[in-house]
Amino acid sequence: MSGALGGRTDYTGEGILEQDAPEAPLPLVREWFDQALARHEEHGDVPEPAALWVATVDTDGMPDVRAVLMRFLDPGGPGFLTSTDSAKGLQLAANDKVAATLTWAGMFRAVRFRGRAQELPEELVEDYFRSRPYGSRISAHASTQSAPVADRETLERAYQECAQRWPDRGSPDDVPRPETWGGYRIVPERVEVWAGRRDRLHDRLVWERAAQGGLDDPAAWRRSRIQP
Ligand SMILES: Cc1cc2nc3c(=O)[nH]c(=O)nc-3n(C[C@H](O)[C@H](O)[C@H](O)COP(=O)(O)O)c2cc1C
Repeated sequence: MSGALGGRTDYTGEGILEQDAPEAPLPLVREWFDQALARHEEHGDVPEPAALWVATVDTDGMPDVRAVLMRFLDPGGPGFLTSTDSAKGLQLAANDKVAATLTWAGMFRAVRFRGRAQELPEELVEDYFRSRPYGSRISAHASTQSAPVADRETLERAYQECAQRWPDRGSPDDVPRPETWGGYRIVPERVEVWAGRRDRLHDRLVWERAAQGGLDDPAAWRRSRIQP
């Protein structure tokens, strides 16, 4: 095989030097996320800046990965919402080890997290569910995420039945939250930032957990550089 799929782009990002990097990862990850959002709004070349690719393993140790939307990023770690009886939910129930990445290829930047998943408390999940559009709340009832379904028609019929059962009255209380609709926080043990630079001589800084504490707590993290 010769050449590279999609051609060869020299990554000309700004990079990241130790003197500019925080002692704990959160300020930099937040700054990059905010810049990705701004870039998406201004130039449109960073689609879905909140797309968080989450990797889990099944009971055979087989990895699995999918995109979700990062719904928050705070000192406890990033979090997302999903069905707790989906494939990922069942995998996390059996093994809470998780890895995730935010990758903004258009900016030559990526952040990687490795750690454990923690199910979100019900009050928080309830608030998120109520904030969803009516149609999304109905779909959460009509679909058992990751389970087989005969065809599209069956799915749409299930949607219509649920919509009849819980009609749209324009209120967040119209549709109750299915018990299996929940979410997870990723509590990181390790965070890496990657900045693509010229000649593939990229920057990679890693924070490894040294003690209990939030992603913004310098005492909780030991920072180092790894080779590109
Ligand atoms: C950009 C993007 C965002 C997504 N956001 C979510 C999400 O927030 N929650 C979710 O459950 N699935 C989301 N999905 C669908 C998942 O990728 C996946 O199909 C679904 O969660 C089922 O995964 P599983 O079978 O591994 O559990 C998203 C997909 C894409 C492409």
